[in-house]
Amino acid sequence: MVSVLSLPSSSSYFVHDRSFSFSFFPKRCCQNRGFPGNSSYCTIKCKLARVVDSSANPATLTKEAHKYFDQAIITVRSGDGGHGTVLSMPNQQTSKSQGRNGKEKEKAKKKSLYKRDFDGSLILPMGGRGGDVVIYADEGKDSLLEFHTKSRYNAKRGGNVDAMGVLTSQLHNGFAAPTLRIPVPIGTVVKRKRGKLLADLVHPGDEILVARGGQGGISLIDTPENRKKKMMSLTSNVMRDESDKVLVFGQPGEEVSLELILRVVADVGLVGLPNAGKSTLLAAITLAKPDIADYPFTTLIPNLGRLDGDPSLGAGMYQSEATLADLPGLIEGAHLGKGLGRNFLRHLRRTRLLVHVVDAAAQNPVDDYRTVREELRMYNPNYLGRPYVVVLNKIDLPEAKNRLPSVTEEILRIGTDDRYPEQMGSENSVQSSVLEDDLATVPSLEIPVADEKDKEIEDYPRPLSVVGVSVLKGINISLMLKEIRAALRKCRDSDGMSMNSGG
Ligand SMILES: Nc1nc2c(ncn2[C@@H]2O[C@H](COP(=O)(O)OP(=O)(O)OP(=O)(O)O)[C@@H](O)[C@H]2O)c(=O)[nH]1
Repeated sequence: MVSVLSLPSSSSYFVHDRSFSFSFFPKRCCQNRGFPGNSSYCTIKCKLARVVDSSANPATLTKEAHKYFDQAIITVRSGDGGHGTVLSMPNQQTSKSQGRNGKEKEKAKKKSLYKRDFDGSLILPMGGRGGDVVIYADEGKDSLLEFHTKSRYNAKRGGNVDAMGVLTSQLHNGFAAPTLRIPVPIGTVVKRKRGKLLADLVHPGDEILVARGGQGGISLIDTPENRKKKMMSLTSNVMRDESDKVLVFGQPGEEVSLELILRVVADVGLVGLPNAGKSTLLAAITLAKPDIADYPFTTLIPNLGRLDGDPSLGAGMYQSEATLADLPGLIEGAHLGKGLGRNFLRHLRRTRLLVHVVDAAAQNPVDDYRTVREELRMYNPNYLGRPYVVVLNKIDLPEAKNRLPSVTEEILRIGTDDRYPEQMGSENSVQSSVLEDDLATVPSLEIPVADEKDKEIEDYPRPLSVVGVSVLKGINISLMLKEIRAALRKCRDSDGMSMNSGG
């Protein structure tokens, strides 16, 4: 960009930024050059330097990972096609004079057997295809942070036809460039930047072709005028006029800007106020090793852990049963962006069961529970329709233990006996709710929430169970696991039912 500034000519100016280039004509110089120099102002032209985007700074990324881990914009470019070439027919005399005895003649004859199509026309080599760009879900990835440090991905171009300008039987196509495969975490939604949804990569290995490589150029035969007629009957690829040369160049690859949005994929979402003990719970029942500390917001990005199968179901069923996600603590106003904001609330969308973790030793555990329910309702009332279990934590502390019966009773009173409206977390409802606010462009996926906004938390179903535990001291862990597994089984049973009834 070029800006024009007017400055008093008597002053001295220092330009510290090396990216500035400017021309400065003092008053006398202006007059010598025939410029209207009677003005006491001179014109400085300077190029403005591009402002460096501090968000791409790796130091900022590490410090504020929670702002960047689940959303990124990248630009990908598929490879250009390799070029074909313009070939001339070899000099027949040379090949005739090659061998004197029969064997050599035979060899020369074989060499002159060019590749031909079924109709006898010559098959000429093509430039290699440019590399495609594919984005795929990889179990080894857990965040989109790396796409903030590297946001541009280019696939390789296809190889050119490697020829010395003469047609021989040994000519090959240019090499096809490999597909550029970009791994992203499971649960990544791929969209065109400010555009339509391309894919929701929910399962390991799910992939989407986001940019197709350019086609390679074709090769042409350059024929001398006197032989043109004969050649025309031989091949359809004979060059006829200058504009055909365009076909020799490979097609350019395509460039697209994409938005990647990560939605954690988990069967169970742990929710609660900061410090309630969610990370401790995750560490107690899975092999996950989340950060645990006695201050709020230790969890900055969701931690995932896998829950082993239910041993009571026999050896066949004793395998990994469900994934749990420990989400950063919610506070009052989280749906408006307070605390770590509303970004985290969207990670609940793929869960089928919620576990409310409440610090039973806190000043008012029932109020804390209500606060979290209210935040969920304000963000997305559908969340209150999901089956849930309440875990009253820290009952190793006397203040929690003493009030356990009364708190349990109070919590069980909040809500109705209705069936869970979300069909106990059916696959379809979870899948569709994943995308609702990102995919405003896909009307069929929108969920009608207008009526839900008028409801209170009392108008939604009660918890499936309330259980008092101490995840730190290992009190009642097996009882809690039993309740979580029973709730998960109910979700699965109703998935089966809804699938059967849906045909
Ligand atoms: N006494 C007692 N302390 C516990 C128990 N469970 C967790 N804590 C303590 O509570 C504090 C907070 O635990 P975390 O697991 O980090 O809590 P969190 O809910 O994940 O917190 P955020 O990351 O802020 O959302 C830690 O000091 C834990 O040791 C428990 O059963 N009893």
